[in-house]
Amino acid sequence: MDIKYEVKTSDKLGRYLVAAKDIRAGEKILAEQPFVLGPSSDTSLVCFNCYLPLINKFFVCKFCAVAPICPGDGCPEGIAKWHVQKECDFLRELKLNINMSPIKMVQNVGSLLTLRALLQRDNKSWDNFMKLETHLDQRRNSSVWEYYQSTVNFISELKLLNDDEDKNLVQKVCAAIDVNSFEVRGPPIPALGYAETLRGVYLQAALMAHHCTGNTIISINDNNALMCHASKDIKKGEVIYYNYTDPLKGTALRQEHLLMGKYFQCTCERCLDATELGTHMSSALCPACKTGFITKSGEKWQCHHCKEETDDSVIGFKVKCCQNKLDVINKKDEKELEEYIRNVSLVLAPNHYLLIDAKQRLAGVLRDAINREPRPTKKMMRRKLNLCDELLPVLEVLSPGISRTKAITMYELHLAIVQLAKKEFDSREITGPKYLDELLNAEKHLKRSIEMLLIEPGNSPEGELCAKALEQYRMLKGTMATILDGIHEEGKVYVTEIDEERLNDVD
Ligand SMILES: C[S@@+](CC[C@H](N)C(=O)[O-])C[C@H]1O[C@@H](n2cnc3c(N)ncnc32)[C@H](O)[C@@H]1O
Repeated sequence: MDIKYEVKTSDKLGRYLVAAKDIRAGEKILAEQPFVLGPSSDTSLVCFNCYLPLINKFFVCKFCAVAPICPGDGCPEGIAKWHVQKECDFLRELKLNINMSPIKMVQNVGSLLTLRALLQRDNKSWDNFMKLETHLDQRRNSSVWEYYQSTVNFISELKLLNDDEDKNLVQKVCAAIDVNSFEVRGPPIPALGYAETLRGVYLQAALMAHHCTGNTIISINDNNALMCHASKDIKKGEVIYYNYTDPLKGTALRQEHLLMGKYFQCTCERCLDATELGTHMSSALCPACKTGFITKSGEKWQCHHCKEETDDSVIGFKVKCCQNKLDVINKKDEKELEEYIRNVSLVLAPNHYLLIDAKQRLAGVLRDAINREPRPTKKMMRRKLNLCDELLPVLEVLSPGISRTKAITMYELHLAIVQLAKKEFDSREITGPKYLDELLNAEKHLKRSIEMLLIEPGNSPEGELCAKALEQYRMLKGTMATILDGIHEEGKVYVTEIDEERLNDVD
């Protein structure tokens, strides 16, 4: 087998993966099935078999008479089923021995994943699961320990564990899940489209260390198999990193997430750089000179331009106000988002994570409006185009190489360019060659987007976008060929205005 990585250990990272050979961007590094998968601890009620939400009513598995499952015709065909024989047998025994009721199980659905993990104690991979980092000592006596006490109590009622088993085993399993699991999209809810978020533990992928820009991209298909690809070239011996956090959050928020959930302080280049690799994602505008960006150092913020210092409390308060405002505005409303961006741009740096968040949402609102309205305006298209143009350089720095968000943004950028150019051409604002020029530009973004989306599983939303992008590409080529024919027929000298090399691409 072609093993691309090896496991190493260090005092700082614990176990981690390094490249056993040179790996190219886009190359698959590993693929695996989950050791255990289930709803998160704060889940609402879901079907034990297929993870669709059970909203108004549910049936009970007719074999064990305990597990809540989909009502009516049962779980839809074609999606993975997870109420396996072993679990069904275990629950049936409980029904017979302690008269376990379905309601008890419903009340403890947040403990299902832990129960599923504990039912795997005879699995050959159990020891590897138990070797995962848990940070149990840091969790002991903390609020999270307290939080999982209800799971400990529930499991002890099931008489699943022997007296001689580690009395903290349940807490340890909860910790192993918290520290090592990946978010998994549940099956799409018919008519609503969105899905529950599940958690899955993948024993090899869990060993990847964290880095805030990472060098891999993870995708999980609807059979819940995980695939890890290199997002950029990785040289033999280099650490294979996965970004545990949201790259579009500022350093303070990413650090808080890592410290609270993964119990370590990240010391990557981005975290150590107050400008966040020059993006100024957490910077504010200097209240003194109003042009420079100020970044935090200790308890003070200093302007990179006029060197003026401002107290942390002053900037902290401003950022909090901007955050609070974003929390309450209607994020589906174009005008409210525009007003927010206008006002907050007077206080924070243009790429501050709050502005990036608002700009991404606005681009989405405009996309929906352009698709929905019979006569979308050029102003809307231009605004969407500018927003994508603004977002891309930031994404390029924060998620170098292959990135899902970048692929989607490039797809949207291409669409805005095509739609705007068509409208301008139809209203004779631009000539045929200029139109062709715009389409060639759009094609460049579309091609790059497709290259990145090709690694996505076909049945995921991103895989579906990839299929749509390929169809767009085919149509774009057709349009470009037609325009070129028109230009040739008119016998105009236009062609000479266009870069010869790019024209060759058209055929
Ligand atoms: C998902 S586990 C990774 C596997 C783990 N190293 C092991 O041996 O089981 C996450 C844990 O690895 C360690 N870790 C990962 N990335 C790190 C980093 N960049 N700096 C410090 N510790 C890190 C932390 O202990 C973290 O809680």
